[in-house]
Amino acid sequence: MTVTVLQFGGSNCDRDAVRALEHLGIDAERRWHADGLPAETDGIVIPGGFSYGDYLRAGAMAARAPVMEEVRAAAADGTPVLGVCNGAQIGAESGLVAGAFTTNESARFQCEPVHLRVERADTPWTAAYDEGDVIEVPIAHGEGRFEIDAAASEALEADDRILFRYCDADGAVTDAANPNGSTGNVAGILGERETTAVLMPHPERATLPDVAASTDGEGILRAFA
Ligand SMILES: NC(=O)CC[C@H](N)C(=O)O
Repeated sequence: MTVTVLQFGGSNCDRDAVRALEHLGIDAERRWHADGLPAETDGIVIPGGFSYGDYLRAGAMAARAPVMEEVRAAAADGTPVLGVCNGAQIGAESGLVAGAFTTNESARFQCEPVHLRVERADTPWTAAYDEGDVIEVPIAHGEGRFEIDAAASEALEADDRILFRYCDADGAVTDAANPNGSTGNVAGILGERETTAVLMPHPERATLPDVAASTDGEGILRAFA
């Protein structure tokens, strides 16, 4: 099992993702986007960062890299694909998932631990948790506010594609617990297949016990085990 961690100009969480995966006993290697996907890969991480300086919109330029065509095809074939933070933005911009991520309500970059409520526990990304569990994982973004039009939002809810919502420490999904003004407090969603997911919080920053305040994120990365 080898996971490919894509690297674009301005990615900066690719090494962290590799280290967190390796800590869990999962082989992972960084791959420059222009080299395309390896002939065989057991999973793909689109990591966080500031690809192309967040110009135009965060993720908009990386989403147009030719490798994303390969990622879409792999996702359609059921290869596990996880977009984290800038990777979530690239995922939305490239059509891997519905909706968009835009400027935080605060108009500021926010770097802080948040609580997430696990909305579904029957996906590869959440099999380590129970539905309703509250986990602590950090966010670090300026453009993390999830936006979606009403019809697509209804479809997302009806199809049960919401993985995580921002909540308080007791699991209450409230405006006060919404760090960036995301529609429906949405922090993470599934794509067309349950093997595709994106989320704004950083599970790779909540995995290594030596450097992380919480290791609650490791369950998400265990999807690749
Ligand atoms: N940590 C990240 O991936 C940052 C995401 C993005 N560049 C933003 O600020 O919204």
